[in-house]
Amino acid sequence: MDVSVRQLAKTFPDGTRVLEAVDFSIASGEGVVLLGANGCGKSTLLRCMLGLEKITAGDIVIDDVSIGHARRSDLRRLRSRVGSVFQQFNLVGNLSVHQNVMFGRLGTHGLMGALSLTASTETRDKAMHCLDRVGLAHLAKRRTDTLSGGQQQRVAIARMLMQEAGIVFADEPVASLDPRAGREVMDLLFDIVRERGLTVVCVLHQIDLARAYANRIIGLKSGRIVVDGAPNDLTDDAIADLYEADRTRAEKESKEAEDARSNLRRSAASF
Ligand SMILES: Nc1ncnc2c1ncn2[C@@H]1O[C@H](COP(=O)(O)OP(=O)(O)OP(=O)(O)O)[C@@H](O)[C@H]1O
Repeated sequence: MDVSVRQLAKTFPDGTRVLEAVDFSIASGEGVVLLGANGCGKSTLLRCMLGLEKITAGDIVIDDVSIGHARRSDLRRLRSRVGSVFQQFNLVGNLSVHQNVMFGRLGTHGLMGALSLTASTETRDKAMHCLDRVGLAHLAKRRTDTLSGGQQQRVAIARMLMQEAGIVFADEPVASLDPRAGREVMDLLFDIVRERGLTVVCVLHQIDLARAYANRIIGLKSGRIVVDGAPNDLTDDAIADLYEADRTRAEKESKEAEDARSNLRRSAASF
């Protein structure tokens, strides 16, 4: 599945401008890592792609479906093929591992088709195969919240497999894992992505992981793309610059804070 982000802008209702003139295309099967300092807009960009945030201007087109203008039915169909892997796993802790994987069918088979009691034998078997692929078939009956963080992220990957996603959006998938478990999850995720030819957009904070797994790194700074290229073509300085403080923004924030303090002092004095 391919993605085209066209002159995307996002301003929140409180006036916070997060993304401006963001423009790039991702070819089917590409593995893109989004890098950038805290607050630069990575998650907002991902949430716009997932249709979870309203776009202020521009558009995002995934497999010919415009996120900004599509009919609900087209958006629903698209969503059923978009997998997501989040830092906090987004699993139902008090259900079994197998049940959580079955939820990968929600988008295409509805609730009844995704519940263990009503699902077909074929669906139940398929969920077991997905669990086997991530090495967790032996834990199928376990309550999900009794698993380690690394194991829970494997369950989320099995759910994405069950969903037969064509594209995966991953938001800091290894942020809450130790370095070894993080590497194992990244290996598994990218092995699956490559063997199935999936497109992936993954937000990371670890530059070494970005260099190791991405075909392409896109760097955001203050809501704009400032770096875009293959890991080997990007210098360490170019990447380090992503994390340099944005002086214009820092100065603006410091002025806003000073104005707020002055207003507070004036109000206090008038009492
Ligand atoms: N609902 C909202 N309303 C107003 N501002 C928001 C909202 N959600 C996010 N923001 C702001 O948008 C900016 C970008 O946030 P975002 O979460 O996209 O950054 P990020 O690059 O993913 O950061 P991090 O690496 O810390 O996760 C931040 O300044 C944040 O405070």
